[in-house]
Parts: sequence; C-alpha cells; structure tokens
Amino acid sequence: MTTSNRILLGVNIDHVATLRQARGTRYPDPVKAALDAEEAGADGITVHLREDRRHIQERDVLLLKDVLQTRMNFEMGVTEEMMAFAERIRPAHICLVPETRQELTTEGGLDVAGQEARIKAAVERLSKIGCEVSLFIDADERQIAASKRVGAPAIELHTGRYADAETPTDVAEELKRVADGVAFGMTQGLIVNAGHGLHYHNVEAVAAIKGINELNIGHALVAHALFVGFKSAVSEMKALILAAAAKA
Ligand SMILES: CC(=O)[C@@H](O)[C@H](O)COP(=O)(O)O
Ligand SMILES: NCC(=O)COP(=O)(O)O
Repeated sequence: MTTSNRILLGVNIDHVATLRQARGTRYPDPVKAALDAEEAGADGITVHLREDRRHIQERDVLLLKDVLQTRMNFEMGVTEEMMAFAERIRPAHICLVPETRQELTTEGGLDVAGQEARIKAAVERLSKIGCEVSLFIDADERQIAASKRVGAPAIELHTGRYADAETPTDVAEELKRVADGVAFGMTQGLIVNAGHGLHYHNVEAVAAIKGINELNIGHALVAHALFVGFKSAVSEMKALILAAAAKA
C-alpha cells in the first residue's frame, strides 16, 4: 500500500500514433516519443492497443517491449485476441479497460462487479505470466470492492468525469469522488492509480490526493508537445505533479 506522497507519471503515447495514423505515414513515431518521455522523467509508458487499431499498432508494442528502459503499461480490452497478444509480449503491467468501437474515447470504467467471473479469469491468466494487472474502473466502492475480489493488485480510477465537470460544484464533487475512491482502494490493500482527461490545469488537485501511486496522462501531453516538444511537455507535467504531491 502506498502511503507516502511519492507519485509516478505514466506517459500515454497513443495520440502520437493518432497523428501518424491520420496520414498513414511512418512519422511521428510513438517509439521515439516513449524514449524522449523516459529521458524527461516518465516513470512508465502507457499504450492502448485498441481493437480498431485507431492509434497504437502491434508493431509499436513489440518495439517498445524491446527498447523501454522503464516499464510498459499495456491497456487492453478483455478479448481473446488481446489476451493472446499479452501472453506473447508479457508487459510489466496490464490495465484492463472497457472498449467499444464507436466511442470517441474510453467513456467509463470497466464493469467488474457485473462480470466478476470473466474478469477474475482474465486477471488469473495474466497474473500467471507475471503481469501486474490493474482494472480501469470508476471511483465507485462497488467496483473497487469487486476489483479486490477478482484478485487484481491494482486499480486505475477513471478521472474523465472530473476532467469534464464544468461548474466549481461539479468539479469539487467529482474530485471528492476520486479522493474517496483512492481512500477506499487503499483500505482494500490495492495499488491505486488514476487517469484520463488530466491536463496541465486540472492535474494538481488529483496529484495532491494522498495515496495515488501513478497518474497516466496522454492526450494533454501530446497536445502540449506540439508547442514545446515532447521532453518539455513531460518534464513540465512531472514537475507539476511532484510539486502538488509534495505540498499536500
Ligand atoms: C483507457 C484510457 O483512458 C486511455 O487508453 C485513453 O483512452 C487513450 O485514448 P483514447 O481513449 O482516445 O484511445
Ligand atoms: N488511462 C488513462 C491514460 O492512459 C491517459 O488518458 P488521456 O490523458 O489520454 O485522457
């Protein structure tokens, strides 16, 4: 259980691949982004191999597996195709996420409570090959307790609702939901990560929540990198979250 204010930054490079896929070019290469992110202080690299391959491709994951100095957090839907691919590459971390083809982005958390047997079998299968499995869920006690029951050592709380909240009241309410989720996850002995929709203007309040192990951030980093370069984008984000965690 994490009790200190140490906080890690997982850099999600999916949207570097989004730009490449928009034209079917060889650039920009997410592998180069990952190496730059590591040099700038990323603690890990997150990639989501979507079923529709809209951004990250198998080629990216295979190359990253060979070249990363830190560790890969491989996000995947719970499908047989992905399970078999994960068994082939054996990433250090796997985050099981819900996925639908039409969604613009990952819209909500995985319904662990509603499909415990299926998720338990996936967690067991992936744990057997040495992966630390995390479940991408809403900050909801029912889902957190179910995550514990299915044997996942870690959860990642979906911060999308917090990021999308528009009024100060809603922002405060969603932030509290995340903070309560972190606290409850810790009582369950889970490693608690968080992410989705975090950016330079909303990240500090989340980084200040005691007990969060890691924040996974992608879209905002890639967007900022267009103007300042990838290394600066990562180091600015890392400095922000470390300062916020230290002040808390
Ligand atoms: C699960 C998650 O939050 C990330 O994988 C994020 O979803 C990546 O971006 P897209 O949802 O746009 O693929
Ligand atoms: N799991 C969340 C993630 O990896 C990054 O999400 P986003 O910052 O691209 O919204």
